[in-house]
Amino acid sequence: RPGWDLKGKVSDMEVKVQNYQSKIKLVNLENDHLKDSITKAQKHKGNIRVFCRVRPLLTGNQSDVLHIQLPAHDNKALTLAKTEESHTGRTADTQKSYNFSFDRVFGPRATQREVFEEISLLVQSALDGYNVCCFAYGQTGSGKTFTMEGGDLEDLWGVIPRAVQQIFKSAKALQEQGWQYTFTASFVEIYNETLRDLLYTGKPNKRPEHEIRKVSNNEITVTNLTYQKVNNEDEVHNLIMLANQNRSTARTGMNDHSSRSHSVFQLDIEGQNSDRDTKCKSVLCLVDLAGSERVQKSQSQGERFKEMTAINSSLTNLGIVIATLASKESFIPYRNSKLTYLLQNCLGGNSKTLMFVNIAPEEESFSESLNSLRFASKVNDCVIGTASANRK
Ligand SMILES: Nc1ncnc2c1ncn2[C@@H]1O[C@H](COP(=O)(O)OP(=O)(O)OP(=O)(O)O)[C@@H](O)[C@H]1O
Repeated sequence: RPGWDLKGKVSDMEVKVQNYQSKIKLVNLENDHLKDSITKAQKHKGNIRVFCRVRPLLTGNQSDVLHIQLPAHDNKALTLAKTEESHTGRTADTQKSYNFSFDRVFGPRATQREVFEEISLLVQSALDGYNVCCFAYGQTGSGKTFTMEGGDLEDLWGVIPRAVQQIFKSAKALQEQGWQYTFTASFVEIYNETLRDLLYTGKPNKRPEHEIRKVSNNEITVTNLTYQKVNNEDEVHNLIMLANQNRSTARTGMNDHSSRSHSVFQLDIEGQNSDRDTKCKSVLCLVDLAGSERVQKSQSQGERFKEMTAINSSLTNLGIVIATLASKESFIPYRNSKLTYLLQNCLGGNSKTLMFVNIAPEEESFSESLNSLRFASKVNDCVIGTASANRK
């Protein structure tokens, strides 16, 4: 029966067409996904990226934070708003708003895992030979240490333990492709423009002095510093615990436990792939900066005043170095502060840099938050070359 046969053939063909159509859909979807990943990866190249994180209120209701507005459908924007009373009483109060936008804004409910997910690609690129630097900037108590180090429970781990975990996991996976890595950790504190070895285990009165030295174009070293070879995550965690015991903290009028120093955790990574005759070398630098608040506010005197001045000056220098890099000037004033001198390989055009600007949600922190966001905006405007991997 030719009619039946024809009908059968047509419906077979229709099924085939449908199958092809759904395959095309799938391929298109995969293509889009791929394009997305490529764009994301490209965005990772070169430029300094800035993420803002708003700490939750430590007591009370989060909805009380009226002066910080985070638009529901835009995770890159943040507005600080303030009602200014009329001085004369003759005009109405005015509402002042300050709008900011960053590569990403995390609200008070963002978890440590969500935050790390956004930077894991960056951390990963350290294994590919890119120098990577991530630092946290903000006033005392705004959540820098929480962001970088976090709590003891795994859910509360901050950037440093998560980055270390990821690095060792990925290095293990890359072994299958012939890669062998060696890791060397160091942890240094800059306090009043003086370096202290946070991995020092000798007698307290025998602490050596340290100098920063530029060994080659791409290598900075600190004299007498402990450079500890590490083979796994646990060994690094033990070093971090030792560093925490060693870290100096001081009392100020604002926060009893505030850290008055910058702490720089550094993991030197060297990779070798004998199958492909390739080598790579990089540095992963994770920095918890000292509080950025201005001197007058913390009722500081004497030693405290000296500390605050040193902190302010090194943070200002950090801003100047980033701006000078962005304006492509030939002379970059790295040596103006110990912090920028130490970090110079991670801040230059050959590396990937991420800055967290941490914000406290209390209304009395309004002007410090505004200051921090303005500093971060300037950094965000800087476009510093394209990163390139240190591979041979
Ligand atoms: N996202 C967060 N979720 C819950 N608690 C947080 C968060 N961020 C910060 N905290 C808590 O807020 C307090 C202050 O945070 P943290 O110590 O990290 O501030 P800091 O900016 O490092 O201050 P300092 O300059 O003194 O080192 C801590 O008790 C911390 O556990």
